Amino acid sequence: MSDHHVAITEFETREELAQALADQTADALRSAISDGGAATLAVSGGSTPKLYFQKLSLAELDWESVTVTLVDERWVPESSERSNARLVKQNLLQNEAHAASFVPLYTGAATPEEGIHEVAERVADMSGPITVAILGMGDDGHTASFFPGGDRLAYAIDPTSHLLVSPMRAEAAGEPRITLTLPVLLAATMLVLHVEGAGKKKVLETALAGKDANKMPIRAVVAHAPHPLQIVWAP
Ligand SMILES: O=C(O)[C@H](O)[C@@H](O)[C@H](O)[C@H](O)COP(=O)(O)O
Repeated sequence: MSDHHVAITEFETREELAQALADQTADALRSAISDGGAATLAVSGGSTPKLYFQKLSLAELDWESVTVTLVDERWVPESSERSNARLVKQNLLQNEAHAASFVPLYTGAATPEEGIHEVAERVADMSGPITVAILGMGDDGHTASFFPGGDRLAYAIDPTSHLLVSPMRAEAAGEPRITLTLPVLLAATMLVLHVEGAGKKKVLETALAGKDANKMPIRAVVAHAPHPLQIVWAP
């Protein structure tokens, strides 16, 4: 897989990938804290990042200066098995990382459209650009909650948008979603796409071979990333 917009690192095992990505994340958080006194980490949900979360939770750094938030969220309370906040609290905000602050994207409003202003304020209040943003990718080429056919996909992946967050409804999304927008993700100091398995590698190859971001929204991240998008993969 080669494309001048991406830099792909393939690891032998998922264990090795998780440890390397956790180490790289911890280093980036430490530098942001030493440079500006604070750091922000935005992570994706789903099944892929669990081992990475567990490894990162053990990193020794000034977690009290770190704000953790989500790249996107299903519009459900933390009591739901589908909640990304629940996944992060159970796997990342443990051990050393327990001391970090967490900014949820779910507000308790009936819909993300009703909660959007509160969420936008929460994101706006986080200090400066995101230090580290970790993306996943679905088998349909979605990332964050940029789903093909999403009702607000055009707004969410518009690189010139001033919106920080967007609601999103799409057939493949399950619940209504809330997602950081593309410009917010592209502004991250460290932006990494974390994918695993042979199937996702094929999806990635298809994504990199085409241009239509409406069909495979991960393409919008690749196309507009200010420098080659870092991708980490393990079998
Ligand atoms: O809320 C979510 O579901 C994620 O943010 C989403 O974008 C995820 O990264 C992909 O769907 C991959 O999910 P898996 O890791 O489970 O394959």
